[in-house]
Amino acid sequence: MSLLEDARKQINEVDKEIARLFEKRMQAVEDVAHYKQEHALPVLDQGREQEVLDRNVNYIENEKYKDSYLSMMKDMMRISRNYQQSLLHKEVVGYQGVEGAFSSIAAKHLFPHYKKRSYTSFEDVIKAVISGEIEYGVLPVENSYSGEVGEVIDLLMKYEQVYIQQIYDLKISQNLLGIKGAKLEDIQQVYSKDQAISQSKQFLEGRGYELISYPNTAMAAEYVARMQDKTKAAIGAKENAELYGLEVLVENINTSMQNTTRFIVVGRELTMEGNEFSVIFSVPHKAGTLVSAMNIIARQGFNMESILSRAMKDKPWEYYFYAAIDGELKEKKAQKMLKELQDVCESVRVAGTYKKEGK
Ligand SMILES: O=C(O)C(=O)C[C@]1(C(=O)O)C=C[C@@H](O)C=C1
Repeated sequence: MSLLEDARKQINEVDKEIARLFEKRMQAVEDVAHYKQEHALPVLDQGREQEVLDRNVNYIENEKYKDSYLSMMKDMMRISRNYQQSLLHKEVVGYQGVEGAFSSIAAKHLFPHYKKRSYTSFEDVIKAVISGEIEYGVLPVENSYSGEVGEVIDLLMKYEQVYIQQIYDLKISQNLLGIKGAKLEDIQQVYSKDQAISQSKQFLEGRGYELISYPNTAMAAEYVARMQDKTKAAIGAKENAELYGLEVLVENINTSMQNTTRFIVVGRELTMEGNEFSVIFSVPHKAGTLVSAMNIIARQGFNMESILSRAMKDKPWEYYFYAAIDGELKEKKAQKMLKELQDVCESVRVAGTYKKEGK
């Protein structure tokens, strides 16, 4: 037996033992998670982690392995924490913004039985999905009026650990909301987010209202509800009326009834089911490279639903592309296409696959 074969045989045996012990450790971790849930304790216990590291590193006899061992143990405890989070926070969905904002409405429609958690930024939502703090994140990617939400697309490029699993189109309807008992003729001041005010321009014109800008529609509704003043109204979704105990004075005051925001649901797994998939790729900064990539997609018979170019944050004047492609990712020709793309692109990643309605 060669030295290599001999060493690999030993590695196989050790790995087998490690796998068995890993499973045993994770079972104990599961018990810890349940205990912590019952006693409302946080998953992270830095003191305990330090104790584990300090004690266990002494079991390593050879000094030169100590650092590597410590980093392996740190990874092991990070995995353990993520696993505990995923057990404790099952059925929690996150969104950016305050309750009542359109992202929270989309989250409610998509996951009626899940607990909802709000985050201050899109990036925080994605990080919470990655860490297992929440199962899914609901994020806006495109609005039929204002176009793509570039920040979210950039985050899909940045964080390769999350995948789009669903898309959802939410029709944005703006309504005039007042306190109980208020009548349309009472209104003098109208509060809302700038976009909602401009979308309702036609309705507002000539009414002489004082228009007051607020960071978002939910906050405007909350303010009007708190003031209990019949002369104040907010522009927002019907869900905001319900949430803050307001009444809908006039329905659908937005000028275009076609205003729709597309949301994505991101999770930790790349599911293979869907009739559309998204690919994020970048090509070398040379003539003809984008054409070669597009030709590969076309040659395999795929239709591109849309393609966006976005600036690379760390490389001035270079771009990456986000393409939505009609078809099933699990098809052989899709896998072939991705393989061929890898040859001409600098980077290629499937951002997810999902079911697109009406196809
Ligand atoms: O002992 C605990 O409290 C655990 O949750 C287990 C564990 C570990 O995997 O060793 C994981 C997370 C904590 O931060 C500390 C230790």
